[in-house]
Amino acid sequence: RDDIDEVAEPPGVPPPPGSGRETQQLIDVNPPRGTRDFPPEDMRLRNWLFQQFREVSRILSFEEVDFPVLESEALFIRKAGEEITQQLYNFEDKGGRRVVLRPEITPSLARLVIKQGKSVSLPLKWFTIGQCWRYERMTRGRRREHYQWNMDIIGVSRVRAEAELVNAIVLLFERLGITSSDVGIRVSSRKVLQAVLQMYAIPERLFAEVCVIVDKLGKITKEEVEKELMSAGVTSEAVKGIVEVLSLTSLDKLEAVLGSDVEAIADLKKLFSLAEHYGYSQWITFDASVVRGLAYYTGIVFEAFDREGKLRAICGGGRYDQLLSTFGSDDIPACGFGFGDAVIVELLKEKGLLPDLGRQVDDIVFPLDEELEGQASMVASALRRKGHSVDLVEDKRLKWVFKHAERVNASRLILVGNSEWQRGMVRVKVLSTREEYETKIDELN
Ligand SMILES: Nc1ccc(Br)nc1
Repeated sequence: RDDIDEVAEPPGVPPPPGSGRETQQLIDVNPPRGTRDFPPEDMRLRNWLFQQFREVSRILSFEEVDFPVLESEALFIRKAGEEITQQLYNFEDKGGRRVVLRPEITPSLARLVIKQGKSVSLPLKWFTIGQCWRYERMTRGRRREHYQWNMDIIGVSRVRAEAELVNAIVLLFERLGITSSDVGIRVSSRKVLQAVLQMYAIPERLFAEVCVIVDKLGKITKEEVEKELMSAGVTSEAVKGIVEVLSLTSLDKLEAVLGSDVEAIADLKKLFSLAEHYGYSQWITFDASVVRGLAYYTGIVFEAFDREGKLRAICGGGRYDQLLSTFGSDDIPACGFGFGDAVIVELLKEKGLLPDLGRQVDDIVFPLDEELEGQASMVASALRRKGHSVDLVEDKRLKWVFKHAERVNASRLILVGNSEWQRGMVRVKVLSTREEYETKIDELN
């Protein structure tokens, strides 16, 4: 059929004998292990998702910031045994510097806040969308990169900041068509665990490590968690106390165990009260087992989960009031969340909520005769100056052009023909209405 133009051999097919390229070894066309290409259809979905992230950030009046994917390794050296620091994509550069492909965004954000110092007035509300990396043995075949939307509020110690972050997350879900029947947000505070450790006189220096271990509940067996706690120096009595408290999902029961003067309870009560005012109470639920796996959280922590329990956490975050001071800065309160680009897409697929994102072109310009290609270029260029997306098509049969117009969902087909051109005209086909008319070239809008 002559309406199908010549196609190169599809990738992966060796060049035919006698082609003079037999010796050319086909390169591996796959991207590095654990990484993804984004061909046009996937890129349209990614751009759509990131546009939703940006729109919610704008609506919450956050400012966009950005950082290098490459960071000093020192920014991520922590001693709490987190998975994230055990899977650093780290190396030595040609200058002998220890660097990493960043595994998360928050430390870079903290670095920039400190660097900006007095030149910025608090509070700051910053967001970014950036690629994060981990070097995981491919045994589990998991990805080594993903994109994360991060929103952080710097300089607000009151729980209002966490309430604002949850507002953003709920807005995002609502924009995507996800309801509180599909997804919930588990909320707790690390001050719960802190209070329990104090009850059993467990040294404060074990706090971060204990949080990282406890976060494994649900991923490894309870026995393994208890074993790790004991080897970290937590007494068996304290382990029992931790497990008992972390199984609570009622604030009243928590109060009965910890007493009412615990800061965690006041914070959580405040958050649930604010939730009523924001109108998103149906999305959040207290669950003492939520601790999150990052060492630097110090207060309220939260994570969104699919209520069918099929997927990993959709997003998560919390308060990290000590992170900036561990980098040598004054104490500056902070909280934020990270929202990955992968689990949310799995959820949208599950719920049949993936948008139908076809191509969209305004005009296809096509010269009916070969010697009119210059004129066709003039028409295309004039339309592009007016902001039209124009696909200039040449050396194709008209039948192919009509099929192509359908494929790219073009609004109009502009045909440049000899007889019309002689009269200073072009022919326009409006593809949605089949309306057809001639128009003066300089009146083409
Ligand atoms: N932190 C992190 C980085 C990369 C991926 Br994939 N998952 C988590």
